[in-house]
Amino acid sequence: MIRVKVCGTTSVPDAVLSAEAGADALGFIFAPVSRRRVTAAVARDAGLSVGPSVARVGVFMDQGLDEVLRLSESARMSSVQLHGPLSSLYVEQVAAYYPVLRVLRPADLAEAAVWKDHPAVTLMLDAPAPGSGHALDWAALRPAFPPGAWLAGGLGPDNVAQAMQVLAPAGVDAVSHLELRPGVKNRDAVLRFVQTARAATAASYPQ
Ligand SMILES: O=C(O)c1ccccc1NCC(=O)[C@H](O)[C@H](O)COP(=O)(O)O
Repeated sequence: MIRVKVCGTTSVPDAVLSAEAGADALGFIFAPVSRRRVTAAVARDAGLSVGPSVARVGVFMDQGLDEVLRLSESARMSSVQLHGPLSSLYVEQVAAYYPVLRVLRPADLAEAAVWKDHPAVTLMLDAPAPGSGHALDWAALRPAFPPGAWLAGGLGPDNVAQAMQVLAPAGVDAVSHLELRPGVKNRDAVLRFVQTARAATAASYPQ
């Protein structure tokens, strides 16, 4: 079954909204460049306000190993999402502590082979500018889309079913098209995103 992640969670009410909508994972962005950046304290409170069945994903970009591990620990994250050009050693070191969503841009797809059989690393394909709301060219990506990878980049309630039909990702992730403004969720969009992804699972994937 498809895994659905709602990213850019910045408050307890938005965490509860996404969990009640049926999201499998909530993203908490610690990258300094983000307009949705949260502190460890806010992420911890929001993450702990939902049940343990909902994954709490700490999102990082170009940050040092110590910072990633320290923030993930103090915010009680259950997994870590890594953006940016990173060495394999760095990703391995994080994966020794947390399940990792390693984010690749289409131009970086050669790195996918490195993580093919790694038990703690799952790939996610995303647009070159994370959190920008820009969609990838799914048809162009199809021949090289790694089996078992997740998809992000410009997804929302109105296009997630089509993206799933083209690429059959193992998970989908979104933020921009689920917001009223950066860091504040649009209730209707979150509900429709999760429901549409669930319904599209039945249509796009072999049972
Ligand atoms: O969303 C951000 O502001 C952000 C900034 C820096 C690194 C990662 C960021 N977001 C990570 C995500 O997981 C987003 O959901 C993903 O990039 C898709 O974003 P969107 O295209 O806006 O749906």
